[in-house]
Amino acid sequence: MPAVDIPGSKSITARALFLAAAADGVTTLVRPLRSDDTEGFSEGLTRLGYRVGRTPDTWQIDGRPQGPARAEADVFCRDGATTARFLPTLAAAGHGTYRFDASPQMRRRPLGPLTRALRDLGVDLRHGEAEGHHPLTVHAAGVEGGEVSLDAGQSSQYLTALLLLGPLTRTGLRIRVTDLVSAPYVEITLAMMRAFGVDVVRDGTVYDVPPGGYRATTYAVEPDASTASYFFAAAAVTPGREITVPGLGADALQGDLRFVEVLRRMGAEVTVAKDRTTVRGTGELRGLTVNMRDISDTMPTLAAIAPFASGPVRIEDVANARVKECDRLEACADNLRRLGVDVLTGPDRIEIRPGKPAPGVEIKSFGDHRIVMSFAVTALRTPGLTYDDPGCVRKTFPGFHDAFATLPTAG
Ligand SMILES: O=C(O)C1=C[C@@H](OP(=O)(O)O)[C@@H](O)[C@H](O)C1
Ligand SMILES: C=C(OP(=O)(O)O)C(=O)O
Repeated sequence: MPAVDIPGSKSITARALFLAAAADGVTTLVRPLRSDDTEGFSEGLTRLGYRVGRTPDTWQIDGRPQGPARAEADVFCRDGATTARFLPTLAAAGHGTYRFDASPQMRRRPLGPLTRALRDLGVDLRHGEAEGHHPLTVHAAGVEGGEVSLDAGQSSQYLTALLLLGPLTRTGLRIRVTDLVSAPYVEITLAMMRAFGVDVVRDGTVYDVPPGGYRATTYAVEPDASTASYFFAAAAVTPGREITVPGLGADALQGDLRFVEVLRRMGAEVTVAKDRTTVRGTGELRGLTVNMRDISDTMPTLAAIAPFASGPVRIEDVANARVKECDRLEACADNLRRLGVDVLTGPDRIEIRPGKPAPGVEIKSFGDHRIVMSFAVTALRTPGLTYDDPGCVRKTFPGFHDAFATLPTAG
């Protein structure tokens, strides 16, 4: 049973860093993700004055329930939306002046609903250029708490940021959510808050977060389920190839593991055990219509293998894929067209027709790690594909190309 070692989850590492920084005591993270996004998060914490000690396999964070040690700091959030949305929220609970900026693409990505909610809670937060975008400055003086309404229809990260903030407020938070995308990421947040000692009470779309802070702990980070999607897809497009990912099974926190259910519907053989998942290519890959609102990070993975399906692949309800590292609907369509594949996009959907991708094409990355990693799966059955920026995988998996070059062969 050929096993693939997948690096830690970006989402879990980012949350764990926030929780550890805010907790009372010293937290040890076991097997955190080491990539540009999480290095950026950790660097941001250091700039704010938190102590992050590192060995290759563990990170140790000295928690500061009172907030950042520095009274003033400049933080560059790179290209990571978790960093760009969670760190200003963490800083708001402290006391000082904290300036945040980010990459050109992260400056374009929205965060207005989050910054509006923070202002509604009394936080003095000012945008440096465009309203609702980086750069921004937080003049922090702690957060009292109270009730706030939030539209998380473009990003669940707004809700995660406010949930994480809740226990750091003086009286707790009640968050009324009017719309929500990527809902399984909120489940990760709630489960991890529980691991750090906080129980959120949810009644439909209303979340009650108690005050009282977090407790430090030792936390083991799961392998990244979005990263695993490229390896599962690689099995699904190759008859007889079997790939097992240990550490991601029925108990996993990450919704993106549900991508294997899409592969199962298409014809792959899928086994989800308690602590591992196996996908085996059967030679059959059917077209389908699938709603990916909950798991849109795996939309490019599916789009990239869709030409090999025996019928059309229709991916629906993924409007927010347009506000990620690039406009992923158009980036997938552009590359599929370069490969000579028939594709249509709508405001929130993409439809791909079966076809044999042309060899020798250069894939345009649009600066997006997921575009490169997704079309690496297409390349398994399409000779001579190259990338204009193969290195952009560093955002979540710097070692991707080496790992993918040593995939288990069909057995
Ligand atoms: O909370 C998180 O860790 C994430 C939530 C999702 O974003 P949206 O909620 O913006 O869709 C996902 O795409 C992103 O990669 C990570
Ligand atoms: C959308 C992504 O990242 P983020 O929103 O955290 O920058 C991603 O990793 O696919």
